[in-house]
Amino acid sequence: MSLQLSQAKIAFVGAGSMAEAIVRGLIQTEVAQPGNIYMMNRSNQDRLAYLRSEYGLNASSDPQTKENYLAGADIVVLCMKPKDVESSFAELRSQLRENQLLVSVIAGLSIAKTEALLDTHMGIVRTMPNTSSTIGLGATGMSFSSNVNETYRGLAIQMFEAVGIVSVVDEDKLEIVTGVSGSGPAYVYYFMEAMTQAGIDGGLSLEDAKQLTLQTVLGAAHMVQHTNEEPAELRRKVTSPNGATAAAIEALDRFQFREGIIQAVNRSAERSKEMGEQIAAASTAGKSV
Ligand SMILES: NC(=O)C1=CN([C@@H]2O[C@H](COP(=O)(O)OP(=O)(O)OC[C@H]3O[C@@H](n4cnc5c(N)ncnc54)[C@H](OP(=O)(O)O)[C@@H]3O)[C@@H](O)[C@H]2O)C=CC1
Ligand SMILES: O=C(O)[C@@H]1CCC=N1
Repeated sequence: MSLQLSQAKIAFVGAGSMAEAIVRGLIQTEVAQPGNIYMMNRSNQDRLAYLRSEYGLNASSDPQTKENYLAGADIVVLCMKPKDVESSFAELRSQLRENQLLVSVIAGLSIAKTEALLDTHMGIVRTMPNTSSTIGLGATGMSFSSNVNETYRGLAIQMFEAVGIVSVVDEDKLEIVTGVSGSGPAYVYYFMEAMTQAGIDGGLSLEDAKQLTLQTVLGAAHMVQHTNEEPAELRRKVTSPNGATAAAIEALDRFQFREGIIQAVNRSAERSKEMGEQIAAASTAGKSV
């Protein structure tokens, strides 16, 4: 019988925000058992203690324990920052097996560079998730190396579908996925910060400004999801001719809101590519990113 996700041992190299977002989602949806999850970091003991007590999973930064975690894993998930790739890959290189599945969430690092840096031919799934995976509302872009078999392909999709939606895309589209949905939550939070601030500046209490902003964003997202209408059409329905919203949209246009968002998405995509290229260059030259 082929491996089931509920039975798979999943080792996370890196125990920061993104690793926790995925793990929390997997545990809350009961797609994975805490006892089958192994989290590793470099040194932060408080973080490991928190993860153990919050989720009941295995967590360590001890070199021998980490080696044991990796040896027993079916799936290894790379969750370190680009700047730490070089040092962590140096340790990992001799500890991975060709029959394990490698999943990477590292922005910008291509499958070919991951293979070259780790000197491996194991199946690699390159992903770009986002932090909303924490509550099962993540949006993940995913690409596979040609040697990922059907079982592992299914497991990787199942793993990220447990924490949200998955779009399988050609690998050269993962940078723009980073711009749209990887970094995307930050644009929405920034928008919410500004809207709340304007409410407070206009005399609302902090609590009212926060609640009204949150419900507005939630309601608008649900409207797009449930009405099947395009955002442009929904916007038109809010915008009475010569009314308050029309005046607000004119102000946004004066500040090039639309162009600003498009620039932001494209800069995130470009920066992601740059980071991937810097990892490869730094690893070749032996210096950190
Ligand atoms: N945050 C996000 O929204 C998203 C992030 N990503 C990608 O996820 C990756 C991780 O980002 P994020 O979770 O935000 O980063 P964090 O800084 O929150 O976490 C990084 C983790 O890596 C650990 N680490 C560093 N070096 C090693 C090592 N040699 N061996 C084992 N663990 C190590 C750190 O341990 P210690 O604390 O002990 O140093 C820490 O636990 C990045 O590559 C990023 O591109 C992708 C999509 C979205
Ligand atoms: O900021 C970053 O580089 C990562 C990738 C997408 C979200 N966070």
